[in-house]
Amino acid sequence: MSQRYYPAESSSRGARRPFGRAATTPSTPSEPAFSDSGYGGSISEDVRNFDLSELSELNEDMPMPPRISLPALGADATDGDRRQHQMHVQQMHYNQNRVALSRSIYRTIDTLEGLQNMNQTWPIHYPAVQRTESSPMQRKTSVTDDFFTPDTTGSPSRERFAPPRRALTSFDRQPTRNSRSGTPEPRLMSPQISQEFNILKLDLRIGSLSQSELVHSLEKESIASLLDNKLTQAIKHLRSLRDRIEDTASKVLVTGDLNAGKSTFCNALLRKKILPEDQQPCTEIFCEVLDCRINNGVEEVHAIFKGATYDRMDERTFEARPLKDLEDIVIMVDKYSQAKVYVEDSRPIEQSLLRNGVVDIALIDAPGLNMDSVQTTAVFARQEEIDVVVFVVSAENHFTLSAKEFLWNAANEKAYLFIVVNRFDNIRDKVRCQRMILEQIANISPQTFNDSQDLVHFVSSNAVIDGKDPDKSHDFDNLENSLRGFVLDKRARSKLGPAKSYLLNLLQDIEQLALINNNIAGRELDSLRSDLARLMPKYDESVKARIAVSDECDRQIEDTCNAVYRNSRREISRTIEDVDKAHQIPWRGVFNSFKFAEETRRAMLESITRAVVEAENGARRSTVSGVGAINALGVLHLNQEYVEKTFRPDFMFKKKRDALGRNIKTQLDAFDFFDFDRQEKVAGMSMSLTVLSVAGSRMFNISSWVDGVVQATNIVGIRNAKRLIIPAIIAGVGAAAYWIISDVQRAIPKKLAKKIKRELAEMDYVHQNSERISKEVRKVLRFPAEELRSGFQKNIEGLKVKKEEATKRKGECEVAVKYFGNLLRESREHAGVVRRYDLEAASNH
Ligand SMILES: Nc1nc2c(ncn2[C@@H]2O[C@H](COP(=O)(O)OP(=O)(O)OP(=O)(O)O)[C@@H](O)[C@H]2O)c(=O)[nH]1
Repeated sequence: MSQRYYPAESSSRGARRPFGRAATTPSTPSEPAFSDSGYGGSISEDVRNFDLSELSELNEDMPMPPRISLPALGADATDGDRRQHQMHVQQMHYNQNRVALSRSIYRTIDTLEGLQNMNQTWPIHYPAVQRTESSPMQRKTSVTDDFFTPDTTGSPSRERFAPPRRALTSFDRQPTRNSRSGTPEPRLMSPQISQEFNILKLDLRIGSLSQSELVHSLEKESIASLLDNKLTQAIKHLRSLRDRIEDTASKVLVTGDLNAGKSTFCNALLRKKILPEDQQPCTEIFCEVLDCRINNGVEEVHAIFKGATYDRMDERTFEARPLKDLEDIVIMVDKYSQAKVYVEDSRPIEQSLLRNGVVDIALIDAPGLNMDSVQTTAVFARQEEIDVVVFVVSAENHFTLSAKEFLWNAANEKAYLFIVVNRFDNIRDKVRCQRMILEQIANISPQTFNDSQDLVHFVSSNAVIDGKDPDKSHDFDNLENSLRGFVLDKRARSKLGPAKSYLLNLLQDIEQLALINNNIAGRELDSLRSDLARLMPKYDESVKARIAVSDECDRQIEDTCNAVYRNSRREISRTIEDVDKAHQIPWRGVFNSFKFAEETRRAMLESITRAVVEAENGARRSTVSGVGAINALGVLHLNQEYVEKTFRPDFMFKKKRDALGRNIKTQLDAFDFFDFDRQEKVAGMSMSLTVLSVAGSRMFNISSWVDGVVQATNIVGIRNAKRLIIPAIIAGVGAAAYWIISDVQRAIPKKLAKKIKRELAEMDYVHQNSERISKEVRKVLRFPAEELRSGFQKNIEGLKVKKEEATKRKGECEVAVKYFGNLLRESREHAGVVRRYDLEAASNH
């Protein structure tokens, strides 16, 4: 009857297509109904081909694709028609939600990848947040609060940072597992899901440091890198959620004590003896029963080799064997890890469990629980693909220790738990048995006990296939309907619920990150702008000041050196000029005249040296004040950045003066004792003195002596000459000797001074020394001047670097402000869209 709405073939395909496409895309009969991923045939391709530009439509207040209404049922519709109709409506809503969630997942992955890229260029700030014990959905503000002050502009970037709060999902409003009030939906609040409320929370617990302490002790880059890992994990998780919601299959794990009748129960559900049943425990590996259409319609067993990852297309991973071999396979625990059992369920789709036209159910028959297998089965039950756990317990044995342990764990971890009390036919006092078992269930899983009407069933599985006892079959039909409803009705929430809540929490985290980073980037941008406004004129001023100060230094050096040169020259010249007056050597008679001459010479040179030293001292004083003036300029313009070097004036003029002094080689000679120039002036033109003068001047030269005599004879006549010559000679010699001797004391200083002056003039002594002194001064003054210049240079370069860095950072902040502002808007709006996905509607129809 239901074929009126969904022809058998297209209905199953319709279940795997995004809503709306099934109606527009004609299905091809030859198209494989299932992909290799088991049930496959998902909407993944359609969603992957989804054009991102379509996202704009999600921004509208229309979270779901337009709904298609099914034609109303006629008055002649049977119960079966109505049930089938209801299932199709559920499936339709389920598909709408599934497609919408898939789109949201892709959109969020895109957002996270963008965030990762941003994190590379602008390391994302991570808030040091802690949750309060009392309110796990609220984050506490902490040290980052100071970034946020009341906004007067109203711009999103200046929003006051409110304590981050988690989005209110439909689950948020539910009471906790142990809560007694409100509509209980505790099975959806598994610890794993609630942990995911902190999706982007970094695990920073190291040693005794708290998270907020660590956030501050870690480098921004380290946080960014940790966050990057977290984003990668979130993207990975989103992809697995997407795979999960796109998987149309639902897996039911059937487990329980050894020999409780699990295999018999599975066979009863299939209405076929597929799995081996035995008095002895026999199932030792997990057997998954699937519709054989997945396996191209071939009924067979794929015994998966131990350690291999099953791939239906790769025969190296399994051994294909006929169904009849299953009996042997289930005990070959050393060779096989699992068996995939492909069977034909030829019942009409409203009766079939594996192929019911709405959802594809796979039954997994687990090995019986014992102390060894309880952990393995618990791990298996935790797998994401397991939507429902059916626990089979023997009415005769009740719950063993292993059973209780498993149920305690499963009740905590699994969303849906279904308990089948089997072998009820063997119980005589059925009421007492029911009461006792329900009491035990109340202790083990209060939630299952609360819903025991739907979740706990007392049946006899072995009576179902032969159908001899209609009462027992009826009980089993009830169980089957409950189980089917349980799987189908709750599937939206079991599959889509986690994706929705994960998305909401993730979007909430993204929103918080966007808000915080938008604020921080905005504040940083403001501060950079004011930094730049301060830096620019400071930089220009510094450049100008450097030129002015450099000129000032040059002028200072030049003035000081010129003054030093002039002063030195004046000082030394004056001393040399008066050098003959400088000596104070006492005259100790003609016989000590040589010693007198020597001491006089030394005294004269010493007085010149003293003058040079005096000039140097004057230069030192000028240098000290020059250095002081330059240092003052440095302190004035560079403040702390200018470091004054200690100046030691006594270190100046150490070497060159001595070298120059050694160059004065003034030596004594005989002429230094006589001043003939003066004798000529005093004696006039008298003959005798002339003769004496001539004779005196030539007295050390014999040929000149003879010439002098001949000359004198010519003048006075030979006769007179003969008479006068002797006394004249005697008188002349005497006078000359007397004069010479009496003039030595005066002649020596005069001659020496003259000689020294001449020598110094030849050496250009005055200029040389003045030049040397002023050069030394220039050299000394250049040092602080260079220091000052390099200080300025450093200062300017520092300002330039700061300016460039601030400009670059400003650009980055502008990008960040825009990016996080958009991200904030987008994540809020997207969270609103996701929040409006009404998963409840799918199950309430
Ligand atoms: N009387 C009665 N016997 C049952 C019922 N269900 C199963 N049995 C029998 O119980 C025995 C064990 O059944 P199985 O289905 O092999 O039990 P199992 O839990 O799969 O066993 P293992 O997987 O080996 O632990 C078989 O002989 C079944 O015929 C039932 O409802 N009533």
